[in-house]
Amino acid sequence: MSESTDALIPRPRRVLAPGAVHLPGWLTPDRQRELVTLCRAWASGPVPMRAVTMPNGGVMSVKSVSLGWHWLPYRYSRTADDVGGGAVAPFPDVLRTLGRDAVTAACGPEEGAAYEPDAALVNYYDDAAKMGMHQDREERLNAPVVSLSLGSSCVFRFGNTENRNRPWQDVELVSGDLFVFSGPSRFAYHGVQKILPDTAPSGIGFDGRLNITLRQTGLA
Ligand SMILES: O=C(O)CCC(=O)C(=O)O
Ligand SMILES: [Fe+2]
Repeated sequence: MSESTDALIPRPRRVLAPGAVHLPGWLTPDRQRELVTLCRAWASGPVPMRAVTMPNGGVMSVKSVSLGWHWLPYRYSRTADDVGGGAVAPFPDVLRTLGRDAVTAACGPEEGAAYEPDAALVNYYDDAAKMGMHQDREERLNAPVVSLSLGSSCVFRFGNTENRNRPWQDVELVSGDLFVFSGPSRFAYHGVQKILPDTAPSGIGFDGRLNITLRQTGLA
């Protein structure tokens, strides 16, 4: 969204369902660029970005890299078992602080202070990539999931907690937006329907969309 459109049509904070909070423009442009630079470094190793192969043989269109704990369907590992088996990079302090700030903004200071994210997923979407409806449910706790968007906008589908079907709500997630799944919405189904090409803010420094998802696994 261009800056002028942004100014004309304010996007207020929205609670889509109890515990599902969308905070548009939560990251400043400087913070967005800083995170893009960090994502580039995280994507360069020790574990390379890869498209996950699902148990049915399908290959995801999104490319991803994990920090802290490596996610593969449907479990976490300290080693990148489906990409060479190397050790996963440690969970970065910068994301721990960011996660707490995000949960504080969405849920309040008590939940923010208690948040101990230990797994991050950096997802890269080219203009054709999507993510099917799913739950984030490999975690043993119901601590919030924090989701940050960078680059091109997308149509994000926020569903219900029962199944991948309706009712759902389609929301545009724009560069800098924060979305938090917490409380009764922690295990809601969700997905990315499509990327909206050529919508990234100027100067963001890459094509496509990046999503950073933070989770607290409850694993030791
Ligand atoms: O890209 C997004 O906004 C969602 C990513 C997601 O749901 C996931 O990685 O589990
Ligand atoms: Fe997810």
